[in-house]
Parts: sequence; C-alpha cells; structure tokens
Amino acid sequence: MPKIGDIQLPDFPLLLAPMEDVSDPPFRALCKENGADVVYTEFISSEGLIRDAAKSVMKLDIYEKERPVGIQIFGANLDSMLQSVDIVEKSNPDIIDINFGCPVKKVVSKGAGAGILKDIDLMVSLTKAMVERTKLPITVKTRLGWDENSIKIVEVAEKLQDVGCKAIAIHGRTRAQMYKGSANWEPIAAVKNNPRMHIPVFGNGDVDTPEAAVKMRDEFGLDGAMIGRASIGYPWFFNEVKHYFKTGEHLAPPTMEERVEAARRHLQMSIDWKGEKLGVFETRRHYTNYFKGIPNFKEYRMKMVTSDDAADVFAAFDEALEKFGDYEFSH
Ligand SMILES: Cc1cc2nc3c(=O)[nH]c(=O)nc-3n(C[C@H](O)[C@H](O)[C@H](O)COP(=O)(O)O)c2cc1C
Repeated sequence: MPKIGDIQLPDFPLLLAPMEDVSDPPFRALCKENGADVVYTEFISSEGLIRDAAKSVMKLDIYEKERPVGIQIFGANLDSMLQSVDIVEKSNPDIIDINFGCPVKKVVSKGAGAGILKDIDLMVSLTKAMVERTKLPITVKTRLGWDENSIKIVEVAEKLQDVGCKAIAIHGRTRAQMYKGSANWEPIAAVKNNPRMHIPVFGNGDVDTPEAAVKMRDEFGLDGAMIGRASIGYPWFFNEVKHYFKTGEHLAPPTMEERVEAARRHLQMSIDWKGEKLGVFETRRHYTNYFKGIPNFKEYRMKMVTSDDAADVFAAFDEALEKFGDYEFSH
C-alpha cells in the first residue's frame, strides 16, 4: 500500500486535486467526508506568501478534519520557494506539494508551474533544496512535458525521486495541450514501470467515472488517482469510485435532499470561513453540478448564482427542494 513519507494510505488512494478557487477548506472537508484519502489546497504563490498578501495567507488555512492535507505552492525563485516552505510549515500541513504543472501564461512566463518543464535542472535543484529545508514530505505535481516533442517524464520523475521527492502526481497532458484532447496515461504508466521507481506515482487527468478509475488502477497499474473536475459540485464521486471498486456496482446517485443538504453545508462553511460576501460568491461555481440534470431548473439556479445575500441563496435551496424533492437523478 502506498505511503507518502510516513503517511500510510489505503490501496489505490483517491486524491482531491489542487484546484484554484475550488479546493478551499469547506470543499476539501466535504470531499474528505465523502471518501477522498488525501486533499490538496489550491496553488499558493510563494511570492504572495513572502509579501504576506492576505489572499495568499488565507489559503494556508486548514481544518483538522481534512487531514492528511497537502499545501501546494508555486514559484521559480529558489530563495522565495525556501522562504515560503518556512511559512507553510507554520500551518502544519501533512505534505508540501510543488506545482510544476500550471499551464497558464501568467505563471509559465515567470518560469513557474509548467514553465519549469523547460529547465529540468532547475526543477530538480529546487525540489532538492525544498526537501532539505523541511522534515515534511515534499511531493510534486506536474505534466508529461512541455510539448509532445519533449516528453522526458520517466527520467524527470526518477531525478525527482533521487533528490527526495516522496510522491509524484502526473497530469497526462503536456503544457502545450493545456486542457485540450484527452489525457494520455501511457507515459505515466512508463514512469511507474521504471524498475528504479519506488515512490508512489499517482495518475491525473480525466478520471471522471468509476470505470476510468478502475482502468487507471488495473490496466495502467498506477498507485492512485488524483481527481479534479469530476468532484466539482459532486464530492460524492470519491465514495462512488470506492463503492465500485468493492462491488463492481454503481452507487445510487445522491437524492435531491442530500444534494440540498450538501449545498447548504458547503455554503455555510464557506461563509464561516471567508465571510458572507466571498462565501456566497465562491460557492456559486458548484451549484451547476450539485443540481445537474434537473429539467427546468434555470430559475432556481439563477437565484443561487445571482443573489449576493446568503439568506436568498438558502431560500432558493429550500424552494428547489420543495419543487424537485422527488426528482430521480441518474449517472
Ligand atoms: C478550476 C481548476 C483549477 C485548477 N487549479 C490548479 C491548481 O491550483 N494547482 C494544480 O496543480 N492544478 C490545478 N488544476 C489542474 C487540476 O489539478 C488537474 O490537474 C486537472 O484538472 C486534470 O484533472 P481532472 O481531469 O481530474 O480535472 C486546476 C484545474 C481546474 C479545472
């Protein structure tokens, strides 16, 4: 069974992917309750942490109940990354994860995120220095390579392991692909099949059904799956995959009552965590999926996503439950 440093994980663990403006403490707690084995924060700028920018510092908050939790940081400057390790340690996470995969121009142009895939020596030396700076396990999340012609992930992963990285999560796309096409898990399997590789190799990209998770486990032989988009507004996904692993059957989808209850708790936790204004605003992105598939739901969804007042959103949940309480969801 895989281990990240001393953290023992179950067989084929399911990890909640780091997602900007999504993987915040309330959402991570919901995913944990619903079967996620490890959760990650969204990426946090090392430069922002050093400047003590409120927006970055707030992202360091973790709840006890979500452990084990990894805090993900990004940057390309060695000194800033090391200073931010010291800051992150104070939040007492279980893992510090380095983002070497973000494809957006703003990040890549500074050599951070997937930008570092153009300078593997720097990627390795940065990881080594971070490993030496802390007793916490350092893990890496990255992509296959910069573009199709420069995929050297087997070699890269081995180098990262050799400098003390404790696990690697690989998104099966290149930077050039951004989010286009489908994720290619073959090169990730090649990393896993390297006989010198002994740290866990987690697969990421397009695990959006229990069948896909089974395929990643059985056909590609990876050590676990990191799940992103399939969980947005659907924290039940983790338990659905686990149920399918155990029984080969699909768990019945959550009822309208369970969905409304989850949406209510999600919103309340967000308000408690970041105040009404931000809490109301940032929970909006989940409602489409919480209530996906209900016909003629637009009027209710519009109320949920346009009201600035929490009381109005809670009222919209109640009205939706009243109207669609008997709706039978399908997968
Ligand atoms: C809204 C959103 C925000 C994301 N933010 C981050 C991030 O902060 N750090 C990171 O490493 N990846 C980030 N990603 C990438 C995901 O972690 C993941 O690699 C990608 O979505 C592919 O996995 P999936 O097909 O399961 O969604 C983000 C993805 C999405 C959709």
